[in-house]
Amino acid sequence: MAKKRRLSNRQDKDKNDVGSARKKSASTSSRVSKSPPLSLSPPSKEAATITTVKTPDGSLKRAFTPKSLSSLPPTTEKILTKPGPSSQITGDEIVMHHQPKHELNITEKQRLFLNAVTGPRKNFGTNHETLRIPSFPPIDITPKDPYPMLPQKYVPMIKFSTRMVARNERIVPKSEDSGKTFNDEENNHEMSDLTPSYSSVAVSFLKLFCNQCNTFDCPLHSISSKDVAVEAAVALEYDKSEEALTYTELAEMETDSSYTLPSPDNDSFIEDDNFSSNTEETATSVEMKVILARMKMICGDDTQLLSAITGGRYSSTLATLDEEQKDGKFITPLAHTAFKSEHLKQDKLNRKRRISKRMETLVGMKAIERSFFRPCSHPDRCSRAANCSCVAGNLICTKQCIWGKFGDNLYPGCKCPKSSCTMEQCRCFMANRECDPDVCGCKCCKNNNMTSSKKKRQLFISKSTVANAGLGLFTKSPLAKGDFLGEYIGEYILTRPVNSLLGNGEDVRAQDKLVNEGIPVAPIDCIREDLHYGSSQPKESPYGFDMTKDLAVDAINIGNKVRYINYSDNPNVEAIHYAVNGETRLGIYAMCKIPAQAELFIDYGPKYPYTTYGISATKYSIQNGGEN
Ligand SMILES: C[S@@+](CC[C@H](N)C(=O)[O-])C[C@H]1O[C@@H](n2cnc3c(N)ncnc32)[C@H](O)[C@@H]1O
Repeated sequence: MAKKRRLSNRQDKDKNDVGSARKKSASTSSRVSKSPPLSLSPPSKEAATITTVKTPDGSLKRAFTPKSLSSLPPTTEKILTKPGPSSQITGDEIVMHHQPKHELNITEKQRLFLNAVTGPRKNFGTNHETLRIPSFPPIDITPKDPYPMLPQKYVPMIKFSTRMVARNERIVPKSEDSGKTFNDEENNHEMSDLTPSYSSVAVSFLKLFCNQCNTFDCPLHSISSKDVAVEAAVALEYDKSEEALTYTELAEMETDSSYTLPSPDNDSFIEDDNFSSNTEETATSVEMKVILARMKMICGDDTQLLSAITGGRYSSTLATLDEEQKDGKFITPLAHTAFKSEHLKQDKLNRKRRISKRMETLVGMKAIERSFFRPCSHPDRCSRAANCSCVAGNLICTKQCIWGKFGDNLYPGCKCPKSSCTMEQCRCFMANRECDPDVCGCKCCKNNNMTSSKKKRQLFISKSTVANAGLGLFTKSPLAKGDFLGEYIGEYILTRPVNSLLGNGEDVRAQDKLVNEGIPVAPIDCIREDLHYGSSQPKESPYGFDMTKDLAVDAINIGNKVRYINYSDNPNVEAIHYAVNGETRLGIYAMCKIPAQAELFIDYGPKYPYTTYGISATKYSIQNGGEN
């Protein structure tokens, strides 16, 4: 009986051991995973050792540590890692029990990030982690090209893109002697040989984005002149340009009559030493100078170490600090508030003066004297030497130019008080430029007829009061002098060879250049070159106006009500060219008080001998003509 009781006691004890181990296992597992353990019985004592681990709440718990993987129960997923020194297999998971000393082996930030990515149940950073490791086939990620070829499934799309170019018949195969052309239908099966790489497609995609209209495939500006690499280089420079002027600062500029007028045609425009961009950084913030001073104190005279820490930058600041230390000045944040050195201030002032003087020359230029504007794109600061197309074309850079507000040739905008942008003191108004809220600091501006959506004048079309003149345009309400009536819109026509648009002497169209480089470009030639460019005898339109030296607008096919304004040598409205965001646009304005229901007349210009009604495309030339 006693023997039986002893036996049952031992059985009870064994049962309790197993039961408590199961309980512990279940409680630990339920904390980290809801999936039930697959093994119904714990591994034998030979296959595993039981260790004590500390849980986050500080209590001690026991866990199995298997001696060999082969003795473990089968799992549903392939386990690729070896279990840690204290771990437990629960079905398809390994529950890792970290030793207390590894409890905080990742930062709180990392833990939050991992929890956000994997879900909070994973509980990263505590002493329990659940590793769920699916088995993936090995992936070859060795880069063969910085931009690998597109997967095969995209190839048809690229073929389509190259055929689009082929329709224009302007593409030349890279290899002349290959005898292949994109037009050859027979060679289509060999197209994949000519499939452009991902990088070239990406470049053409970016090139097609018009940064003036902020649209793809813009019909007016053709391809973007921005270069991706240049943009990246300039973005780096932005970070360094602590001394760069803000638009508001530029708007506050004062003119200095002692300064000689710079011009792109003389050397004074080319960067002088004072303004050359310095690749070395100068610390301007107090905090940075204090950090550098401390670094100097730590590194002493070890310039190599200092250079390694700062990456070779700030050497001029460090040299200045050196001088300060020699003078026995104690470097404190307070001392550094007075550190704004005179030469930095002088640099900024000189730059302001220089831009101000350039403004005087350029803002006064008539729209018709300007060239076709394309935002400039070059890695160095705007100058003739840097091949800036704006400087070369005698234009002022805009916010779309690659140097943006850090440009040295930037239009600074105005800073007029409330509602005074339609008066003489507004530099934008005087220069026939519409104010741009991104650039100007003016308040309640009214100098934005073409860009604002404010209510336009009510105009109507009716039979002209002039005999045989067809239809004419009339006003419903009385008009005051200077009232804006509408914009003259139509198709844009290039009035002289387009290579002039590049502004840097290149004799190839930018779009052709891309095509010659083998970069696919969609046909976006919507500018009506056929009307002028290339034809010995320029065609003419009675609905045309010159916009710039290179560009005309023609409303013969497309336009608005304004196209119905008839001619008179005693006009009551006029067309004024306005620079709007770098582009030239044409606005129609009242020249005097005009009563309601009156017909509107404009002077077409001296080149328009007037006879009888009968529109013919060759009868009237475009105002002022092109080069031809
Ligand atoms: C810009 S359109 C003006 C709208 C035009 N009346 C219509 O009905 O479409 C210019 C053309 O109008 C006609 N036109 C304009 N002013 C005229 C005038 N004072 N006398 C006769 N014809 C005129 C000419 O035929 C000219 O080519």
